[in-house]
Amino acid sequence: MKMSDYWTTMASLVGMLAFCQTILQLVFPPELRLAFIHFLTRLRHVFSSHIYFDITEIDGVNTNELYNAVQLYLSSSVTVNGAVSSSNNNTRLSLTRVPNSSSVTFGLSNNDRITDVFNGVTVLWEHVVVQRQVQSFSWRPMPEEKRGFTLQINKRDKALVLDSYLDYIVGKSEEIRRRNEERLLYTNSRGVSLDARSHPWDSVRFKHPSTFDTLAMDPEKKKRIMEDLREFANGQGFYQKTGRAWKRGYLLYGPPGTGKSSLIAAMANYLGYDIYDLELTEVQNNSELRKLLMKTSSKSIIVIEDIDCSISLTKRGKNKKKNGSYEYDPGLTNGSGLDEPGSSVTLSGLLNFTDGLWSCCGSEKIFVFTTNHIEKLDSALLRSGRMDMHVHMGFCKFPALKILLKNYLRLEEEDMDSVVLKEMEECVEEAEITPADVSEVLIRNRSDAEKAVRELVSVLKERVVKRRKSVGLKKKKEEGEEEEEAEEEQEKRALDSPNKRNRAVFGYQEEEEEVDEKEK
Ligand SMILES: Nc1ncnc2c1ncn2[C@@H]1O[C@H](COP(=O)(O)OP(=O)(O)OP(=O)(O)O)[C@@H](O)[C@H]1O
Ligand SMILES: [Mg+2]
Repeated sequence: MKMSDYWTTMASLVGMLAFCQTILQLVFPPELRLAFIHFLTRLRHVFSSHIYFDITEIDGVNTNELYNAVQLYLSSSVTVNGAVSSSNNNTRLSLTRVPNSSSVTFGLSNNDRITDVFNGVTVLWEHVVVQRQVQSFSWRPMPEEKRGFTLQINKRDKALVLDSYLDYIVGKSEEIRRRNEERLLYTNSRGVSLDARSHPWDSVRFKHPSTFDTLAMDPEKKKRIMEDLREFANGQGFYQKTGRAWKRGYLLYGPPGTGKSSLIAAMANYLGYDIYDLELTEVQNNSELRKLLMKTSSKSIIVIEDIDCSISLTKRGKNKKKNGSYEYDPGLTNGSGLDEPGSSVTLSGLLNFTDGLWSCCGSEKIFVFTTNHIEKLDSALLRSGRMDMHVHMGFCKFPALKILLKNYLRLEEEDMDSVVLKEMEECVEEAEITPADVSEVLIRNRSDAEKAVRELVSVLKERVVKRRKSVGLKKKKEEGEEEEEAEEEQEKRALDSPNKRNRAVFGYQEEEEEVDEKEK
């Protein structure tokens, strides 16, 4: 068949269809027409190998949560440049931004289609939008357009896919929603008594830029923490099965400026959790602590910074028993009991709060304590079940240094002079420099990478020299003390020999006798 004949046949077919459609519109009333179309669609479905599920935006008078979940979920499979991750080549996307969020989500335009693959099964989504019939008066006017998604699945895949696929979509959409929304930072330190406040927590938008990518720390350790957090967030079933409260405690310890607070921000951004910054010194007593906790939401991180100075947890109160032995009374702190100045939150109050007792107030909570002095903390606080993961944030090591050079100066390892890199690698550990101090040097010279690197190398070398000197001095002092001790030891030993001891004793007596003689 020639091309021209082909096009003529097509044109006449389309003409025929349009003619039928006009007749239909002229002859049949809209209701009949709609019924007829429905009948044809049903007929088509009976013979088709697919099954269709309609998910309308408004279900009766309520918003259909599943519609929103599907919309969010499908938006995550649509990338920024408009091409979807699956085979279709959507050219039109809808853009939306939810209130209180700085991110834009992409969605399917009207009557557009997208395929998705779940557990190896390909499904087809269509975004169906039709004009709503003219509506009678209603207190809750319905939107002009009737929107919905139609899910097309192969009949043989229905059992395999339907329930698990929809559950997966709802879970995923929850995660996307949380990630898109702003984090909130709640604080209790407003200096007003809890009763006088309507809500015990104050909240502000939390936009800390720290992420696990920007965090300079040992990559292995970073990976372990991220896996641990992921496992926790996905662990609802595990915690239910094991009958444990769905909570997890992290203790971050190390010198100032090593990234403890930055790690907390990175955890919140990674999980999409809000942060409750609990200032214990503002909490009057245990019952107030309990009230504060009852008002925290799930999917949150409850932070107590510098726990060693928040409340005196160094020594627990001791009660002397009749028989002279001691027993610990966690209700007391520091031996002085409840009359501690300021907060009278006690160790037991804190232990309960991190334990099952109070953590049943809402689940999926992470507790993070930070300290510069782990040695000061009471072992009761450190056991697993309370502080499940102890993370040491230490001085900068070479892998962390490279992350900082990349973050601040956009310098990759291969961009740098190997000699300079070698110098840095050799002295960074001995220099005992914190990432905060390294960041300071790099920020100061961020417009001139060469100068920044030069200055960093000289700072590292200076610190090494200073450290060697102080180590040397310390050694000398120790040696000095050792010599003194040795001399004392020698004297003592000499004294311990019988004749020397007697002479010494008698010597005294002789002296005493002389004095006595004189006095006579
Ligand atoms: N490991 C790190 N990775 C990236 N930046 C860091 C790191 N440690 C510190 N910094 C930088 O130093 C600054 C202070 O860090 P941060 O507040 O996290 O330290 P910290 O350990 O909480 O200190 P402190 O014990 O005094 O509270 C941060 O703003 C951050 O830019
Ligand atoms: Mg800090």
